[in-house]
Amino acid sequence: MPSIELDRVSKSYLSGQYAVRDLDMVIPDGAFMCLLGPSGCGKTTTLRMIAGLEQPTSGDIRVGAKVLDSVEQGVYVPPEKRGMGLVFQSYALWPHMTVARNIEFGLRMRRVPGPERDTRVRSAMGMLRIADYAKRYPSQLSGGQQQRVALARMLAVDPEVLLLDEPLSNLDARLRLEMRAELKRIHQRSGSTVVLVTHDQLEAMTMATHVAVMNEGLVEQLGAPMEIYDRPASVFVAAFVGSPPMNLIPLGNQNGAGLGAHLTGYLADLGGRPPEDGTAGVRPESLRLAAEADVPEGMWHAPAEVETVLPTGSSWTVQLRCHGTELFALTFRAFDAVPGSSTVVWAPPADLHLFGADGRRSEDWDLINQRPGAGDQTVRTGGVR
Ligand SMILES: Nc1ncnc2c1ncn2[C@@H]1O[C@H](COP(=O)(O)OP(=O)(O)OP(=O)(O)O)[C@@H](O)[C@H]1O
Repeated sequence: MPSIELDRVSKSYLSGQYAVRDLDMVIPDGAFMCLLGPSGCGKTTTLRMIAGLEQPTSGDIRVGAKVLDSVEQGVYVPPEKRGMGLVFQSYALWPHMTVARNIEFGLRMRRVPGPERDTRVRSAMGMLRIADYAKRYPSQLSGGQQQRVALARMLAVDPEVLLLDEPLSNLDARLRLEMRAELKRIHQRSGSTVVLVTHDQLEAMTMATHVAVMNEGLVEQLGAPMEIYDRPASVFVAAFVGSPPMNLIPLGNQNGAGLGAHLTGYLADLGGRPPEDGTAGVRPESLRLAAEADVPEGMWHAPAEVETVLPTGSSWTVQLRCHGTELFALTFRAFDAVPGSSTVVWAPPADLHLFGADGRRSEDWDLINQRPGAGDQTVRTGGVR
């Protein structure tokens, strides 16, 4: 199937409220696109418009040259003629049909012959690990099991485009992890296009080939997961993607002569013009802790006090106070400093992100960071330091 294109798509309601505003998006054939964002940002509305369950109030939706929706041209193709499979949070299984019959239903509707139906139902149940429940009715299943039946029902039909709205939300942590891997495998094997709605950034980072981060009906950034992680386009994206979240520090004198002023001085020494009323960001895993004498030359560094250490078994999150500001550092080596002890926190300049007063990423600072020499200072150690 050619790529799905959304061209200045908006959806507003009578109240005047916009669920989605001027959305431009290309979902290439075979992509795994995650629509990621907080509750109410317009993800589900976008998915429902692609499915044909909602009509845009302006803009066009196309698949290649074929127009699915166009307010101007008066075109609207109904959901059943779009060749897309849908799974929503509310799975809408037929209550009077067994699991196997529910999965088979779509195949019957498409007049798939009996023997092939059986093979496809068995294969889908195997993939989603629900073969043991084949003869049960939906009311005899847990929410997570019902969710897997809904996924199996859709996969059995083998649509060219899968539209998934929080399809893993009812699963426990282990099953969710397994299903993420399974969905990723299914996508890689089938080559179909997947559009998945989630508010879980880990879900987006682990499965997607493309992520669209949405905020209040607008797309803040669209890119590959690592691009979004490494170069967040705005303070919103920086704060939303990553766990623990990026440390964000108001620059200049916004907080008196605190950490912001300290960072501004350092950036100015490097030849950067820190954006006025801007924000600096540094990921917890980019913050290193050391004795002052051990900090390599040229690094940003400042004295800090350890407040709390939160070990998880494989990593240590360290809460620090630095020039009056709270920072979080993440380390993968045992860290057992006692609360109240002094340390020095440091980071290579290439690991600092700068955003202007408008919240957008500062391209000027990125250019300075890309100058020969600036990048050499980065010591990327895969998280271990
Ligand atoms: N029928 C409607 N009438 C008025 N406003 C609506 C309607 N449907 C959705 N909205 C509003 O549009 C905005 C976007 O809703 P949408 O369901 O797309 O968000 P979402 O990002 O999917 O949220 P969630 O993750 O909570 O499902 C919300 O502010 C919502 O209140």
